[in-house]
Amino acid sequence: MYLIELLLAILLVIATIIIVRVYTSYRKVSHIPGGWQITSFLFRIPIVAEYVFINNPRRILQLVKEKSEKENGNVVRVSLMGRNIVYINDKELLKEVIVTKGHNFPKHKAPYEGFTIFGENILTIEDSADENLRNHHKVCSPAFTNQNLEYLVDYSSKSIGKLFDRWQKQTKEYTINGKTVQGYSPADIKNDFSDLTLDILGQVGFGLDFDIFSANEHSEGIEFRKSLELLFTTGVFVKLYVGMNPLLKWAHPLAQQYFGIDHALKYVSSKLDDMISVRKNEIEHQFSLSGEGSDRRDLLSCLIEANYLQKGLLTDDEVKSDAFIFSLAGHDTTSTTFQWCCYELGKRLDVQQKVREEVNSILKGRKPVFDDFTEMNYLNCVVMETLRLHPPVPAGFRVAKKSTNIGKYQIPKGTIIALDLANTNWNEKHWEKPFEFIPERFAMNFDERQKTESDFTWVPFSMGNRKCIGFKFSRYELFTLLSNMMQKYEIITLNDESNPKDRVYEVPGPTINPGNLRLLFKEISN
Ligand code: HEM
Repeated sequence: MYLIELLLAILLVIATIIIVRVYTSYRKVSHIPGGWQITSFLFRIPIVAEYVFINNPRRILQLVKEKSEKENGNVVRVSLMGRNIVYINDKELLKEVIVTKGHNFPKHKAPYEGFTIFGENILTIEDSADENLRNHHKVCSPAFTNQNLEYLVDYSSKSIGKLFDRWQKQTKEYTINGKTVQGYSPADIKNDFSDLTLDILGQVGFGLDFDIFSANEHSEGIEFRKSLELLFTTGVFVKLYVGMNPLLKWAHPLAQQYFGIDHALKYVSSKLDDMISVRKNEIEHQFSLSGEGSDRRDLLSCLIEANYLQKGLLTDDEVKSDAFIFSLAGHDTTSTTFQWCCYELGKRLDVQQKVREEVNSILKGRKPVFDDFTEMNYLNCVVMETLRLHPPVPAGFRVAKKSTNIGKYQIPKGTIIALDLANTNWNEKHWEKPFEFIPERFAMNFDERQKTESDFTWVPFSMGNRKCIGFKFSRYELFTLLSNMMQKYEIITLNDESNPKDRVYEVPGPTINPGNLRLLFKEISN
């Protein structure tokens, strides 16, 4: 009996401490409109909730409408267990957090820590003024020169050609609006596009053939790719939920073993070590012979070469971690965007026809090349509108290093700031009819569009000195994939969205994918 009373007393003390902690934390930000934890499923579990920041932007939008609309709707607070996140979706406030008062808002460690599988890297360094971040940028930036983008454009055309070959073998007859057409409807478009961007990543990222479109099931490329995929998905989540959770940390090695992450980690790590060492030797040899670098144009070789030229600013481990981040950040985002783009074009055949006419008038049947990018005005408007309406990365996270005013609100030290990229892209103050797909809202002129890309209203790649380093890479990749697609297939979205059961929906996750998407790729007869 005495024991039960003692236990109850202990529980009461713990509950009181938690309540006091939560209340004290909430009091500091109660002047900011908002509400309690609103995200779904796992996120309601208190221990887990603290470490989860992958939010559903539609839920945030709902909260903005409910709680913050009369206050202008620029800022909304979400209070977790003892922590507060303030979401901002307005261009002026974003500028304050990212630029003018950026020194007070380093990246918030927790949500990025899952990406430190191979150690700290360009994405995860917190302080933007950190000398080390500058070193990462100096070494990584040369991987995104025009020469490399030319290589990307050429290879992306080859890669989508391989996907088309695969589809062609499975071409069938379909009946659309009473007419019989030849085409292909993938069972899971996510898989097909993921194969496509991974194939491009293998070659352009690592100079490796991942053998995705060949029948060789047991090649080295396949093993490397499968291990990478495991690390991208399960590996990141296990690190985030188990490895970083103070209560579950002890189980991290077990979880890694259980999911095969330790094996994948060792494999990718030793493969990257080998590649780095071989290429370093190659580059040193080449320089000693000719004073010039190697002909390899993949991102990894470019990183190694830039690091060699800059006298080893980064360690081999840092180069390895950056290469891993490029592959992680650069493949799912682009594949997701391409899915959304096809979805929108498949619903709007008039828009699609306009893109096709532009592509045909510029390319006249040939493959796209690097220089075509700036000529393809309408195609680029379509890509920009896709990224505005369906930003694959909905938010970035910062933390207030000290108490700072943002707009009219005082943000206490320790508050997490979410750069609400999705809701900035959907902000009615920035965009008319923000939830409609209207590519014409972007200027048909390259320079004018560039102005929009830098005015903080269109932010799918974030902004400032932590803006996505791969933004040009993905834009050139998407331009190449789409112009090839327009020459070969007409896209038809098969979902009947008047039927709620057949609607395409957003699947929240590290990137926001379309769920239940059914597309038909109808062959264009010449
Ligand atoms: C449609 C495609 C893409 C989108 C929408 C996208 C979006 C973003 C966003 C929003 C950020 C900022 C994240 C934050 O602050 O938390 C970011 C950062 C980053 N992205 Fe991308 N990305 C894309 C493609 C790529 C590609 C192709 C690469 C590399 C090949 C890449 C590499 C990176 C890296 C290294 C960072 C960290 C930069 C830093 O913190 O300084 N991304 N990306």
